Amino acid sequence: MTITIALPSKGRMKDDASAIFERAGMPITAVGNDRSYRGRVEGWDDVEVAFLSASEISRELGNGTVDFGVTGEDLMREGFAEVDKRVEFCARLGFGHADVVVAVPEIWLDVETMADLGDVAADFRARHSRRLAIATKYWRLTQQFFSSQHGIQLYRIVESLGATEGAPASGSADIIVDITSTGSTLRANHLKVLQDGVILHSQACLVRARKESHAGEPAVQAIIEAVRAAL
Ligand SMILES: Nc1ncnc2c1ncn2[C@@H]1O[C@H](COP(=O)(O)OP(=O)(O)OP(=O)(O)O)[C@@H](O)[C@H]1O
Ligand SMILES: O=P(O)(O)OC[C@H]1O[C@H](OP(=O)(O)OP(=O)(O)O)[C@H](O)[C@@H]1O
Repeated sequence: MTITIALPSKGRMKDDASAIFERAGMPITAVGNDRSYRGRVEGWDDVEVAFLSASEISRELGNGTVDFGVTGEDLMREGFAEVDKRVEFCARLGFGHADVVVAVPEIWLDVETMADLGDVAADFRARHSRRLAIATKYWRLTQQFFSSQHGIQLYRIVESLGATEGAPASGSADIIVDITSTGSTLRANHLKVLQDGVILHSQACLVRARKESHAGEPAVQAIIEAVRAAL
């Protein structure tokens, strides 16, 4: 059986992902030239590498069109409901750290927790004749966190495709849900994270698509063990 591993072709995770495989004794080489989107692993003839973007990798893992992939936990959990039934998170790789957080304007002095925000959301319509608007590209994580975990139902999601942190200042939303790593983008936009507003601590993971064909396949276990040993 040929096993396909999807690795980041660009972006912030690319170099760290290939370094982990190198340390795992699975050096990756591009097939053809450097810009090729296919690779192989020296000494592992049954393994093929597909170079894709981190968001494509999460989609292919969830659909089972690749066997393994390196991508952010946030992208997997946002992309698929009941993601743990579709995939196994085999290892946290120690890079690509980012928190998915709820952030509100710093000048909302009396809003420090999700309970405070729930009170604001409940009063919002009476005060402003509309629902509290949340800018985010993390629809699923936002709905789970607000509605299921915190029982907050009165809000509206405004889809953001970039520069989410600018939405409150520009007036297109009241608050945001986005990722933060150093916190500098939030600070620059005068936003603060709520005390209990961290939805997910994300990092890059080795993820396996759950497939029947993996049962009893020694190479599948060997890949997981090699990567874990490299951490
Ligand atoms: N400071 C950061 N900003 C954005 N993403 C980060 C940051 N730190 C870590 N990450 C993680 O990197 C991943 C996204 O990586 P990247 O932006 O390279 O992928 P992508 O979404 O596929 O790219 P593109 O949007 O260009 O198609 C997510 O899992 C995210 O959590
Ligand atoms: O907490 P910080 O260190 O400031 O990082 C957080 C910011 O970094 C990302 O933007 P970036 O423009 O890097 O990437 P993107 O194109 O994936 O949004 C992310 O969308 C945040 O805006």
